[in-house]
Amino acid sequence: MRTEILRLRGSIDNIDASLMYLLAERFKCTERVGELKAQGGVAPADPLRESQQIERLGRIAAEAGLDQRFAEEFRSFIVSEVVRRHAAIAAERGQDTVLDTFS
Ligand SMILES: C=C(O[C@@H]1C=C(C(=O)O)C=C[C@H]1O)C(=O)O
Repeated sequence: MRTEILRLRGSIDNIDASLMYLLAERFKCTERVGELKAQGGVAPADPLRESQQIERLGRIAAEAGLDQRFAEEFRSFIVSEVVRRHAAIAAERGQDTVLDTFS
């Protein structure tokens, strides 16, 4: 039992590290999207894009055997932080007037 748990923990640690690297890469991309949106006067959140993501990730979660409610909460947690950052970038640049969403 002990040996198997220790072996599994080794894999869990590798998976956690991968998640951190993936999230860091994702935030690098979204940070740049935030700068481009602020430059263009585009709204921080994009509800149409998000509804497409919800649909797509819900399908992928079901296929992968991942709880769909959990998948959506996880997506929403990350995207909320992205949208908060986009609003902060726009505010830092004095870009308070929003023209439209990107989609
Ligand atoms: C990154 C964007 O901005 C927001 C964040 C999203 C995300 O983290 O995937 C998706 C849509 C937007 O609400 C974008 O518009 O692409």
